[in-house]
Amino acid sequence: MSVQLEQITRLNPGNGRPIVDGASLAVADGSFTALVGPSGAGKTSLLRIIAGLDPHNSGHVLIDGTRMDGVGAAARNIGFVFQHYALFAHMSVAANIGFGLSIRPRGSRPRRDAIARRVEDLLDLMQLSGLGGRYPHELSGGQRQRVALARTLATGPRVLLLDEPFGALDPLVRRQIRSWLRDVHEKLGLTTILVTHDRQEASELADMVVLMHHGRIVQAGTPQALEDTPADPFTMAFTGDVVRLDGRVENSIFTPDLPDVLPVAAPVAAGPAELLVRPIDIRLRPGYGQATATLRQARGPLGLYTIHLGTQTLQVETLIPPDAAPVAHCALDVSAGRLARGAAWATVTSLPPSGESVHA
Ligand SMILES: Nc1ncnc2c1ncn2[C@@H]1O[C@H](COP(=O)(O)OP(=O)(O)OP(=O)(O)O)[C@@H](O)[C@H]1O
Repeated sequence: MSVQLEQITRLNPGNGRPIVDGASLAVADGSFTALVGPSGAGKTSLLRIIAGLDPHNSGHVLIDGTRMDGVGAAARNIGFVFQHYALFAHMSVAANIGFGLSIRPRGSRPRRDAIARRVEDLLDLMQLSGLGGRYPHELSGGQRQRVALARTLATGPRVLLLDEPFGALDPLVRRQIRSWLRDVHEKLGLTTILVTHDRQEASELADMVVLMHHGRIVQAGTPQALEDTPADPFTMAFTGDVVRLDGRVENSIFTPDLPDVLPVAAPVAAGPAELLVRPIDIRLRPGYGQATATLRQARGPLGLYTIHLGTQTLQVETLIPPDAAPVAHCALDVSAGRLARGAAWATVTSLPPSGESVHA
């Protein structure tokens, strides 16, 4: 099922400030979306509005093109798993998973053997076969969260909302669950929206990453699009590592304050500015300056360098230039960066080579 948000706003009932602020989004049927952003950005609030668990002040939620105005949570056919999702401690794993089906009203409740079959199928899908008779306290954290997911999926929701469900698990278990989760999503033909703090998790799992900040959706796109063409400095810093360089623009040329960083052409008005560049995009230019770059560790074509620029030191993982490790008397080329100058956010370009070394 597709999920569409039209200008959703929810105000904090206490102080009237927006918790979610004019959020519009189109989530395609069968897609996997990751909702990311700093703490307090409004991610959980947005999920709860989609699920119908919290009200909103204006805008509309549409599921499969139908407005959900006045449609309660139970009628939306949406599954929701939270980080701290409590299983019933006194019930077996199988009883926990089958619970949602067993409490259905008589007319729509499946027969006992049908519930048992459904539970077995889900145990299989969750790679929990043989554990139906155990109790929650006899399971690991990762197994418990898979039971929680199975319990949510038992009633056959088409949209699955996951709010950091694996946040409390150790990184190794999280990585294992990641590939398995995408698999479950595909097999069941779900439309999944996952809140995560883990950048890697978002880009590995999701078709679309949605970045929220101060209740607003700042940018939505493929993981690659957010990394390669961030909409603003906040998005650039949130979606990957960045090196920030202060400097000044004069005559459309940005000159960094640090020595031995090559100036770049910048199509913005004169004044102070900040250049953001991904470390991986920094290039070492031997012979163009007085910086020294010491190779600490090599990993294939990449090297972890300690770079001394005047009194400053940078740790940067970037491409190893041919025949140049360690590199003395070099400059840094940051022409793959982006420039923030007040409200302007511009790409920069290399200046034409002068034919001679700049600082040599
Ligand atoms: N029912 C509520 N009443 C008042 N304020 C609320 C309510 N729910 C959330 N907020 C506030 O709204 C803001 C957004 O909260 P929300 O939990 O949605 O953010 P989040 O992005 O999910 O954060 P985190 O990553 O820490 O879970 C926070 O400042 C929070 O305190």
